[in-house]
Amino acid sequence: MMMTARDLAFGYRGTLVGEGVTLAVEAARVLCLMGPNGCGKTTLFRTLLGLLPPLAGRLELHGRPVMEFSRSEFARHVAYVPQAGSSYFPFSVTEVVTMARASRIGAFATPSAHDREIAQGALERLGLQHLASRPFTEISGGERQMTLIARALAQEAELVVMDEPTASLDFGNQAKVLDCINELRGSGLAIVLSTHDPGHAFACADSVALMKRGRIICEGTPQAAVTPETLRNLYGVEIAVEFMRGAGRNICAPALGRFRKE
Ligand SMILES: Nc1ncnc2c1ncn2[C@@H]1O[C@H](COP(=O)(O)OP(=O)(O)OP(=O)(O)O)[C@@H](O)[C@H]1O
Repeated sequence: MMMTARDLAFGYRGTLVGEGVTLAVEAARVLCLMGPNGCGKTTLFRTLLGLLPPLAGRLELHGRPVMEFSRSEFARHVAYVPQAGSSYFPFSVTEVVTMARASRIGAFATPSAHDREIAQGALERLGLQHLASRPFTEISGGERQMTLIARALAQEAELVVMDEPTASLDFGNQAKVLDCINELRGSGLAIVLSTHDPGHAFACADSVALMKRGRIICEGTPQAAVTPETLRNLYGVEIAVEFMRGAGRNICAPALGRFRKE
């Protein structure tokens, strides 16, 4: 087991956001976390990343408490893809991706030819070569998101935590990211991601955890955990979960107006 959380409580100084969370993250597996706005997904991720100390319970990476790792040591194991907000520093896309090598080259050393090669390879893997010299501040939100995923790849971590990696992406880039997640799993990486589209669980997840008010209320395979009943309980609305032949998987959509059951 790569990362384990046992009876974890998490939150901010003086504010409990969630508790009782038990999770296991394994190599070559994708764990998908879903839940309504404000239920605590980002706060849990910040805790898994060692950015917030656990308020109770155990959180371990390879059997060692996460809080015992130095930041650079942790970064050699775990990469984070945050939600792509705005950026104020006009680094080029290549520079942003190359920064991922920092944990391996030390704070004041310059990237080697090998580091540059790895960064270049990550850009190529996501089809971003054409953006390489563009300032990060002057590319679209979707392009920034893809760049942050490339940066996580360049970090060569074994676990990648992605906070809503498909938010703000068009269908083309959503498909690219979901394909990329499946490919990364195929190459042995562990992935933990959050999403607001329950259908994405069927596209890439091995297991799904549903979070409500800071607690995991249901966990299992996408087939077992993502059903109209569990989604109604989670989001408080009727949601259709149906197999779409053209897509080759289940798709979820909220029922509106005359399709809504009383
Ligand atoms: N820095 C902070 N200090 C105190 N409370 C915070 C802080 N940041 C977030 N919260 C609170 O923690 C709770 C969980 O927020 P969090 O961002 O983890 O939810 P989320 O599930 O990621 O939401 P979303 O789907 O909208 O991104 C919310 O009630 C939020 O107001």
